[in-house]
Amino acid sequence: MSETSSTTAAPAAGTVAVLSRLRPYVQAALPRIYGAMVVSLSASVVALAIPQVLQWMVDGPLADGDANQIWLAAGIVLALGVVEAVLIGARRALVLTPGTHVEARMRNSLYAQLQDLPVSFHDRWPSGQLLSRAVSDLNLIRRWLSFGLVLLVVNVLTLIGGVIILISLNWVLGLIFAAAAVPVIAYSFAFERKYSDVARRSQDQAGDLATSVEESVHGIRVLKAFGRSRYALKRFESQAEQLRGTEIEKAKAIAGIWLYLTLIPDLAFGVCLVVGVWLASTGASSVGELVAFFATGTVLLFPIWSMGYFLAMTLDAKTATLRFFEVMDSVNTIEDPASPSTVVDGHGELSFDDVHFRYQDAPESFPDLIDGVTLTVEPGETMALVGLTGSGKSTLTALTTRLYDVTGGAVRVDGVDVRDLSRDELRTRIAMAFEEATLFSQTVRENVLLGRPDASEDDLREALEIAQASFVYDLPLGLDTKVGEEGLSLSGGQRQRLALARAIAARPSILVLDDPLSALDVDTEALVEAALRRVLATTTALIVAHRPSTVALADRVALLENGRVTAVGTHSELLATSPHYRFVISSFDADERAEAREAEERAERHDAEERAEIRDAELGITTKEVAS
Ligand SMILES: Nc1ncnc2c1ncn2[C@@H]1O[C@H](COP(=O)(O)OP(=O)(O)OP(=O)(O)O)[C@@H](O)[C@H]1O
Repeated sequence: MSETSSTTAAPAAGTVAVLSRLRPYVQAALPRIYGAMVVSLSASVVALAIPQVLQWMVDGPLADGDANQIWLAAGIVLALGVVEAVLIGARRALVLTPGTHVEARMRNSLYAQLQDLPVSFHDRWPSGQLLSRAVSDLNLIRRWLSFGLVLLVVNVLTLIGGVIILISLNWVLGLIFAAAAVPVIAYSFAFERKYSDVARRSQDQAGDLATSVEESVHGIRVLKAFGRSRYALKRFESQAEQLRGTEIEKAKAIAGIWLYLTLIPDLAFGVCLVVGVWLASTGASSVGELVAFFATGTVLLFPIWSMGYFLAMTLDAKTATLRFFEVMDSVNTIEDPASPSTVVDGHGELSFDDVHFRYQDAPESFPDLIDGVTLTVEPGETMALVGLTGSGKSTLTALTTRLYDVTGGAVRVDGVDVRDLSRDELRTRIAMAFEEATLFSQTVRENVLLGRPDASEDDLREALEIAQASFVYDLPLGLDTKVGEEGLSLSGGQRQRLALARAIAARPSILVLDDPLSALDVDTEALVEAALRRVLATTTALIVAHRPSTVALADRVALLENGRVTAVGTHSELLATSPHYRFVISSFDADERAEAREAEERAERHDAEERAEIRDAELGITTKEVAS
């Protein structure tokens, strides 16, 4: 189940309560935002003053035929128009930057939180959902802060001020106009409920769409190799269609409130016009008063019409804020202890003491995946961890660096529970290399020195040498060549060797290697193993092994079976005493044979393709010759 479907059901909180959670991020920008409100409100006051001048002009100079005064009134109206334009410009200048600062601050906090949250959080959250929160949701909040919030507040105040002026100009007409607000406000409440729901759906669906794009780009080779691009496109199209439908629902909701916001004031205006003309005909109102009334009403039309837009923007910002805080409120279950212990005089002993572990989403009826593992890897010893696929080997290694926390028992480094060490200390003592080697869009040097940026050039060279990664010196810019997603593409084996070099360069006292040689050919693996033996002579190592050659590296082997270590000994001891070990090792052989068969088939396919290409080329030449 994706995390979104569970988060959609978040309890409905008031819009103001939700948006006020932005306060810590907005605090520094508040002076400019308040300044923009004041300036914008001044522009509204100036706009509302123009009808007053018009009233004076119609009832005074125009009625008296005083040309000088008419010119004076026209000059004042022009000057007020210029002042209003300058104030609007000032408002724009004031709101230009604060939103961007808030957005940057929130994005940095979100990134820091994502780095801090445990792997179990990332297991549950699709990447597109996180991406859409970090990009489009924060973008919505910035636009609302710079534009929506200021104009919403100013428009409401302008409307209140405008209605007071209308009532003071003519209370009968003013009250007719004000009465129109009642159905509009009632409709706004219904709109808020409806729009909040559809805005949430749209933002979640946009996140799901981002996940699909991310997955299909990431897995483009698999999709192409299996000829599933068309299927992926169909799935994407149906998701995009769903989002389009939701966006149309949103647009319809906005159109609905817009209809109310234009129709009702226009109707009120029409009624005011009829009543106003009648009042003027009876002498109860002057022509100037009517001109001022309708000019003021016209000034109020934009704030009324735009209210639907700003209301929708505010609700979008509310949803974006809710989605942002869903990540920020996620509790980090793997934190540093209040007063961390430290390993004094450690030699690199790694021990598992009745360790239990189960994944959060494991069915209750299932036993613990790690169901009481007790094992000690002595300082300087190399222990291979062997077991059937899915027996929990990777999971057990992940407990050493607290990628997950044990659910029972303890993992200890030199006698200290890993949960009592600061995460920084723990991760300098233990370095890991995984089967799936991840490289970042950085230079080779930065990738290898990820765990120890201050390592010397000699250490870097040595780590590359041990991991048989000297190929990096032949890259276009050597160690300064950018690799990873945005850089040079490397083969699976090359990536694994760099990831291994990264673990070695960190110079930990304990190395945990989760099948890091699986993508290497037999010859390179033998070279890496020979070099690794030198490092492993002084370093404690726990190595997940899937090949007999990796097992051969180890001093002892631990057999993981049904969540427990059921046998520990040398390879030959276990071969002699454990039927399950013999079974696991024979499955290795079967795997290797399958791999070799696959490699052979690949080579045959390649040859056949080459032959076909040559034949096609020859055929092409012959056809051309015939044609000519
Ligand atoms: N993040 C996760 N969330 C839930 N279950 C998981 C997670 N990772 C692994 N599992 C489950 O835990 C079990 C053990 O997985 P693990 O990767 O530790 O096995 P393994 O022995 O390393 O397998 P292999 O030899 O195939 O690499 C599997 O059944 C797997 O489905």
